[in-house]
Amino acid sequence: MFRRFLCSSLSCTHLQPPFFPPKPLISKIPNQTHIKSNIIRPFPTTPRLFSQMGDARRPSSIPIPTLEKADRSELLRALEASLGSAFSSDPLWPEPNPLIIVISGPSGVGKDAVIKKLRETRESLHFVVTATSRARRPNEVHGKDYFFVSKEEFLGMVERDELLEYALVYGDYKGIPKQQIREYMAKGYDIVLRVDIQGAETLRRILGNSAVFIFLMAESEAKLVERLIDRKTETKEALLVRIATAREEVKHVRNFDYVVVNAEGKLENAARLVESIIDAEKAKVRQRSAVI
Ligand SMILES: Nc1ncnc2c1ncn2[C@@H]1O[C@H](COP(=O)(O)OP(=O)(O)OP(=O)(O)O)[C@@H](O)[C@H]1O
Repeated sequence: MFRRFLCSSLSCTHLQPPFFPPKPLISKIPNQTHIKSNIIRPFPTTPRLFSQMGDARRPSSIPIPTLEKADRSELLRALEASLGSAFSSDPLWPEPNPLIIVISGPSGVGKDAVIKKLRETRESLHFVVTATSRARRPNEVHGKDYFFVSKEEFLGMVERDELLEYALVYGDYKGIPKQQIREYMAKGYDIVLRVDIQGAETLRRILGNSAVFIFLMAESEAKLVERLIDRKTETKEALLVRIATAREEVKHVRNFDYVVVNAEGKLENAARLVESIIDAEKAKVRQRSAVI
């Protein structure tokens, strides 16, 4: 990257910096005088660089000392003079954009479980608390797991356009408050949205490729059903609906960017893979850029 940086700021078509000479030149460099002449020659053809420097820093006036004898700052000054500009301490690459990560998958696959693990390991994530009109389960906390609101309150939020997306899921409303996302993105947090497949499809239409979509999957249908049974939160009718829906939902995986298998007893691996996806997204040259 350093090499590319120098090239772009110094117009490589004219300049051969001493530390990156083309191969055939290496054998022809007998001493520093020769190196200097190689560097200096092109500068009169690059007036933009000269205009940034006083006359005192013209390349011809500062010879580059030998590496063995010179102290570091002296060497730096001479190199800067020879190259025609000061070495900048500014970051070579900007901070990555805050990311919106959509985590979805069939009911019972482990979305909440994976998110709980991520919460423990990753401070830079904000997990958006969804508003829902569903009744609170015994172990759930208002404002942490969901904002539990009445149907009337929920519809009021819809009317005021306060939700990024909402849906009727198994007879209950669920929706994502916009303000929370804006607030935390402004503070530099990455945003995690936990939605069902229907919600993910809507978000894909709204956000397109500006967000990253992760599909969480069990290793088999049998394991998924076992997990739902063991959770003991559903009636047998609700269980049937969830399983039938899950069969359909798996077909939607191709609308996602990544698939993560949350295998039995391997919750940590699944959470780690989600983290790796986030890391890779952060290192992308072409960053996603979401505006809510
Ligand atoms: N890798 C795993 N191995 C074993 N059990 C798991 C694993 N992941 C999750 N579970 C368990 O499976 C059950 C379902 O998980 P969870 O509630 O997180 O699913 P969910 O996708 O959030 O479901 P829903 O969409 O219905 O809310 C929970 O009891 C959870 O503890």
